[in-house]
Formats: sequence, C-alpha cells, structure tokens
Amino acid sequence: MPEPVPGPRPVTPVGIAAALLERVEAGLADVAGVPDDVRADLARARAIAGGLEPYLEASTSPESPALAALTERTRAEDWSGRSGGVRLEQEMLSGHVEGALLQLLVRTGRARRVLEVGMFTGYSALAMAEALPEGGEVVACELDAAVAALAAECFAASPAGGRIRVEVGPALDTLRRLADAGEVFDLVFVDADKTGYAAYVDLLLDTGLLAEDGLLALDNTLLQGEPWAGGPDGEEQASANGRAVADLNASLAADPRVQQVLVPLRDGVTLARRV
Ligand SMILES: C[S@@+](CC[C@H](N)C(=O)[O-])C[C@H]1O[C@@H](n2cnc3c(N)ncnc32)[C@H](O)[C@@H]1O
Repeated sequence: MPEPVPGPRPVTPVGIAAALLERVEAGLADVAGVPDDVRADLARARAIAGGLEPYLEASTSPESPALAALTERTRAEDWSGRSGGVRLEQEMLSGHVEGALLQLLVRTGRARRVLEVGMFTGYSALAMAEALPEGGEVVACELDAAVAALAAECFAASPAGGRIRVEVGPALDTLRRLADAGEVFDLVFVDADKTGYAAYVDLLLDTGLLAEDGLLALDNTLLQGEPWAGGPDGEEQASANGRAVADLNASLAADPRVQQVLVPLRDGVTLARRV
C-alpha cells in the first residue's frame, strides 16, 4: 500500500491557534483539578478557531473543476524529493477562499491585465484568469522552472489557461523588463519571497507597472502571526520572513503613496491603491 499523502499543515494564524488549543486540550485531558468552566472555555475557543476556515470554505461559491484538479495535483506531488532553488511545499497554494476573493477583485475592478509575482502551481493565476473578460491576460512570474512546467500542464487542461503568460526567472528582473516595455496592470498580486516584497512594491509604485487606479494585493501579510507573536516555536524573535513582513506592514501603513487595509483572510491579504 502506498503511504497516504499527508494533508496540509496549518499555515494561517487562526489555523495555528486552533492546532495549539487542540494540543493544550489533549494535554489537559488527564490532568486532575482543571475546573469544568476552564475546560468548557478551552473547548469553545478551540471550536471557534478550528471551525472558522471550514466555515469560510462552506460559505464561499464553489471553485471550478479545473481549480479543484490543480489543488489535487499539487497535494499529490512529492515536494520533499525536490532539490535546489526555493523550498516548495503544498501549503504554498492559496486555495479556494482566497481564489474567490481574487476573482471578485478582478471582476469588480474590471481588470483586463493582471500581474502575479510568485505563481507556484498556478492556483491564483488560474483563478484570476477565469474571472477575466475576453482578451484579458495574466502575466505570472515564477522563479522555479520545474514548478512552472507543472502549472503549465494544469493550465492546458482549462479553457482559461490560454490567458496566462508565464515569465520564468527572478521576479525583480522580470518586473524591470515589463516596466521598461511599458506594460501596465490593473491588478497585481504579490505572493513570492517575503523579503523581496518591499522592493516589488517600490518598483510597482515608482514605475507605471501598476495602473494609476490599479489595485495591489499582497499575500501572507499576517505571516502566521509572527509580526506580533514572535517566532514559530515559541522563539521570541520572528523569522527573517516575519521581520520583513512586520517592517513592510509598518511602512505601508505610513506610506503617503497608498491607502491600504490588511484583510485577515487566510494568512492575511493586504489591499492597497495609490492615493
Ligand atoms: C506562496 S508560492 C505562490 C502561490 C501561488 N500564488 C498560489 O496561489 O498557489 C510562492 C512562489 O514564489 C516563487 N518565488 C520565490 N522567490 C521568487 C522570486 N524571486 N521570483 C519569482 N518567484 C519567486 C516560489 O518559487 C513559489 O513558487
């Protein structure tokens, strides 16, 4: 019998909090003297935190069969066996609820040209492509050629896949090239290396890459709770990614070039536009 593929580990603040509460509850199960009301409060806190993400899924319009198939393909892949470059894992996929938010941003913003920085297996790129009008285009930047090839196979199985142009290479180089070529985007979704976000944002705002009335969406701006709660295993210090995101959030909140809001969906999505 083949080993079952493990499901994704929690990578959102609320998912992590739920897993910790579950661990505390299990740890206290055989401990004598814990008052009943403390056990009841703990059970309710675990139920609220643990039930939130499944409830959001159930309360969101269904994803397309192509997006569901792409998720399955990503889960079935053995990410541990890959070597070199950026470490990739199934948890990187943004997924159903965030994909639906991106689709609404494309549709309500009447976006025709979308730029993605960090494509992975292509969930968010394909979700946005599905929402584009006839003639619209997603330009998706990805560093890892092998994962870009896997995404291309998934795109080929979808009617919207033909609206996606993949640019393989370091995103900063690609963005500079696109800016020099005079390309302009109505919606930009940044979901790549977290320590690179500040440079991407500066380039997007300081060149014409982001349209005057365009929208910027930055993923993982809650970074698993690290910016306010410290490192993942009880370390006081956040990781380099956590510190980069904390600095970015603080500087964007005070940045006179944009109005922004951090939406606590999944691992946090910052939405910003020029003022
Ligand atoms: C979180 S994943 C993207 C997830 C994807 N947006 C989705 O919704 O499924 C981040 C991706 O960014 C890519 N990446 C990391 N650094 C990069 C860089 N400097 N330039 C381009 N892509 C990069 C990684 O290889 C990875 O595939």
